[in-house]
Amino acid sequence: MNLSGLQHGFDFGASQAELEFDTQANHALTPPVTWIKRFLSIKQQQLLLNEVAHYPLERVSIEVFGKHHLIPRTQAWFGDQGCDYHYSKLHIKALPWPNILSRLRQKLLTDHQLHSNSVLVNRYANGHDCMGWHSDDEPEIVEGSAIASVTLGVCRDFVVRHKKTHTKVNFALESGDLLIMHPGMQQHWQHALPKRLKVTQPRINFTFRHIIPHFYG
Ligand SMILES: O=C(O)CCC(=O)C(=O)O
Ligand SMILES: [Fe+2]
Repeated sequence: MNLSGLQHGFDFGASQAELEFDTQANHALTPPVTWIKRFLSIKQQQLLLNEVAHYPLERVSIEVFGKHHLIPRTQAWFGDQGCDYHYSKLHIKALPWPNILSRLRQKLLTDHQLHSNSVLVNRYANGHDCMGWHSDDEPEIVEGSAIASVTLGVCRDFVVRHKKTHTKVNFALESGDLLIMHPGMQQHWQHALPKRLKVTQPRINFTFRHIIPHFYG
């Protein structure tokens, strides 16, 4: 597909509704996140969706307790040179930034001072696809950095729970929303994307991360 004619239309406007949550790292009731609804305009969402259609999304196999399982979603990893992805014994080389995705990375930096050098793209084909409870607390993630999550497609519940108090908060993320997970979030909270069996439409999520290049040599 030729995107060149569309690129000029990718004007990034200011975001609208901004919901601030408590950004204190160790607060047990409110997770340290900022939810920015409609961060991307309809046009920006469409450009990104068109580009995603060309991503080499894969359903990789991971090893859990010695058994191999296919993940219940497809994914792709993009990043700067040396910003490879390590996940359950997998070493996935960073693919070079596609055009629209690199513009989105730049918008996160310009609008919200969010530095990133890599992004995990997850595609959930329908409500049977999901992601289990976890924190994004890999050692290669730069200490004190935020993780920026951008969503496209159908609305799905993104649930967070405090590791000690088990306080749960639900975010019904919609197409175009940005959820910034601030420092402290991965240390004190977990998150998940539960199954929603009535959902028949796809959802795509991008988590922009700032990692230490060549961490594993
Ligand atoms: O799809 C989502 O909203 C969550 C993705 C996620 O947690 C991750 O990529 O680590
Ligand atoms: Fe995550």
